[in-house]
Formats: sequence, structure tokens, C-alpha cells
Amino acid sequence: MMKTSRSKPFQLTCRVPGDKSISHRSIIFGSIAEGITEVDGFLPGKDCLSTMHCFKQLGVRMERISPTTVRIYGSGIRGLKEPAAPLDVGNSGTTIRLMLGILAGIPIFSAVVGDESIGRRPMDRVVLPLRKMGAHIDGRGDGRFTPLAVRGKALKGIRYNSPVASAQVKSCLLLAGLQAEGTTTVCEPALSRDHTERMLPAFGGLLRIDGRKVSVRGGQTLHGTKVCVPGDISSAAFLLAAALMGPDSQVTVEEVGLNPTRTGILDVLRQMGAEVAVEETGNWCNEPVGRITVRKGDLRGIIIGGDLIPRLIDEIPVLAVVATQAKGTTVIKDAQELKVKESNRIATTVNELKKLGAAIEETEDGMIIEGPVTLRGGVTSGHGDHRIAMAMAIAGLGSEGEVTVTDPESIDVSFPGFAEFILKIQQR
Ligand SMILES: O=C(O)C1=C[C@@H](OP(=O)(O)O)[C@@H](O)[C@H](O)C1
Ligand SMILES: C=C(OP(=O)(O)O)C(=O)O
Repeated sequence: MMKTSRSKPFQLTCRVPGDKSISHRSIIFGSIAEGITEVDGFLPGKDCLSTMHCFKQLGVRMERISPTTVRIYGSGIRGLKEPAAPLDVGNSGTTIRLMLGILAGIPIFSAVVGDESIGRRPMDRVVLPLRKMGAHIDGRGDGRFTPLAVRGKALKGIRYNSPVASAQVKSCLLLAGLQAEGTTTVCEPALSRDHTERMLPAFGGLLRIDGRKVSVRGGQTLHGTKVCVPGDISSAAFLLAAALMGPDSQVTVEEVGLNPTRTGILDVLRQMGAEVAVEETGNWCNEPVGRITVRKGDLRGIIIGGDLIPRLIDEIPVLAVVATQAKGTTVIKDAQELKVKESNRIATTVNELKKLGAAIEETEDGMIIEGPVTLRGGVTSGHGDHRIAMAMAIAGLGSEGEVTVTDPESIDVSFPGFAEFILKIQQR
């Protein structure tokens, strides 16, 4: 159980755990590269540990030098071995979709399973284009859902116009493309996070980027390197939102990733009237890093949609919480992708916030929120979804009564240590 209630004004300067997307990719690239990769600032969250575990099952030797430092001894993609047991991705969509791009092209058989939530999430978005490349993948519902079975085959490059702006789809196909004959090109309808494109050159890989189109040539050899992982802006978002749940609070997050494909949350908070200051302090492995400070202004409702959505997709549940405190109407649209996350995040966000008295309605592709509303206490569920559990805990910081989250365990998927931050905020 996690309980939160209205916080007194507070000032917090902190760092957050490593970026989840970059941590996954550091393990994946380190595992298919030749030589040693050292990862600093690795996120020891359950999802990234699932990625580590899967690649260990594929025969990659890895050492945890500390909870956030990992050394990987890569033997190249051809050094991966047939796993003796099913690869278990747990709750992680990123692990399964990116790993499938690798498994599809190496001459081994593998079975891939995950938890109940993964079992509801669509895999055809990667299975269908991988099959076009020559992959042999079967599974439940003709390969739409886990469990999946992969028999690695020689792949050929394709040009793929993805119907969804998804970094998981794009990255999966680029990883498959690295092993395919010829060139693989992925074009997406809006730019999704580009961590794969930024990390590949750090491992000595080549790619061509032309707007929303990325191409890689097959047969490249990657070389191990040193990766420093910035703080996760998606985790920072919960703390920034905490500063907006009452008057006179301020939160500064240091050494956090500022990749423009991830900073939609900052644009939105500014547009809503919050004071947002950003200072870029460095560049770690092609990723901009810096300091973000947020203070409340007079918040107003806005329309959030279009190309902005992929730039803040994981922040929408907590943005909805902030919107309950903004004057007027906030419309979130073009966000149907939320339905296929760890939970149906349109339904879970709306239903849980309603329990706290929010004026919020579900729409086909998002939600509409009227504010400001004084939230009341209540008992909420995260539906096994880390982002929903954290969003509800943040809602409690602005509520009249106490908010209980019945299942906070999922939070460890992306933000170990979140409970300690809440304690700090509540003790001030
Ligand atoms: O590539 C990644 O690391 C991720 C991509 C996004 O998913 P989609 O690619 O499905 O949009 C995001 O929601 C997820 O948390 C991480
Ligand atoms: C959607 C998420 O992750 P994944 O798709 O990797 O499960 C998330 O972390 O919010």
C-alpha cells in the first residue's frame, strides 16, 4: 500500500534513476557488439533487469559492478547462443519488441514469454514487418500475442512505412536490419524517441536519417563502448508534477535526459502556465543532459495532440493529474496508443481519477479534463501499471483526504526509489 496526502509547500533538488529506454538499449547493443561495454547510471528497474536476464540466457556474460554499473562482455551478434528455456521479458514491451528484431535473424530457436500484461499487448506490429524481412515467428493468435516462438533465419532488408509512431517498432526493425541483406528503411508517421539512432554510432554503427525516415545497412560489426545513462525524464515528470499540485513548491532535477523526442512534457507544462527553466549541461553518448526546474504558475487547460503525443506518451497519466488543477478544459487527443500500454491507460487514468472526484471523461483517442477541482481522498489501483500507480500517488499530494494506491509494487518497473521521494516530499 502507498498512501499520500496534501503536501506542504516544498523545495526539492534531486537526481532520478537512469533512463529506461537508454538502459535497455545499452544492454542490447553491448550484447551484440564485440568487446567490453561498460554502462554507468544503468536503471536497476525490473524492466531493464528483464533485458539483462534475457541476454544472459542468450549466453552473454555480464557483471553488475554496482547496482547502476554493468560490464558486458560482448561476442558479437553471432556469439548469441540458443537459450535452454523460454526468454521471459516480464512486464517489458521494450524488451520483447527490440529483442525480437535480434532473434529473428540469428540461427537459433527461441520461445518468448512475458507476464499477463505483455500477453494483452500487440506483437503483430513487429511480427508482420519482421515476417516481410523473412522471419519465422509464430505464436498465439497467429503471432499477435505471447507466447511467441522464433526460428531465426537469414533476413532481407525492406522499406517499411510504419502505421504507428513507435520507437519499439522502429528499433526492432533497425536491429533486424543490422543483420539483413541490403538496406532496411523505416519511416514513421511522427518522430518517436530516437535513442537507438543516437546510440548506434557510439557503438561504431552507421545509419542514415532523413526526417522521419531511418536506414541501416546489414552486415555491420559493432564495437563495445562506454555508455553513461542520463536520468529518466519520464521518472522526473512525476516529481515535476508534484511541484504543481500545491502552491509555492519547486522541484529541480539534475543530470536528466533532455533529448527533444522526450521533452514534450516540458513544452506542455510551459504552455499550461507553469514556470519551467531548462539548462543543458552536457552531452552523454549523443544524448543532451541538463537541469530542469519547475514552479507553479496559474495553470490553464490546453489541447494536447498530434506530433506532440509520441514526445510525452508515457507522461500522459501524470499530465492528466496536473490538468485536474488547471483552469478550464484540457483535451488530450490522438493518444490511442495509450490503450496498448501496460494497462489501457485511457481507461485506467480516467477511472482512477474519477474515484478522487476529478471531472474527467474518456474519449476514443484520449480524455477531456475540466479544472480546477479539489481532489478528495480515496482508494485507487494502479492496475499493475507503474505509471498509473505513480500518477495516483502524485494526485494524493494535492488531495483533501488521503489517497491510497493498493498495488505500488509495479513502480519498481521504472522508478525504484519513488517511495523515498514521496516520503521526503511528505515530511517537509
Ligand atoms: O522504445 C522505447 O524505449 C519505448 C517506446 C515507447 O513505446 P512505443 O514504441 O510502443 O510507443 C514508450 O512508451 C516505452 O515506455 C519505451
Ligand atoms: C510503456 C512503457 O514501457 P514498455 O512498453 O517498455 O513496457 C512505459 O514504461 O510506460
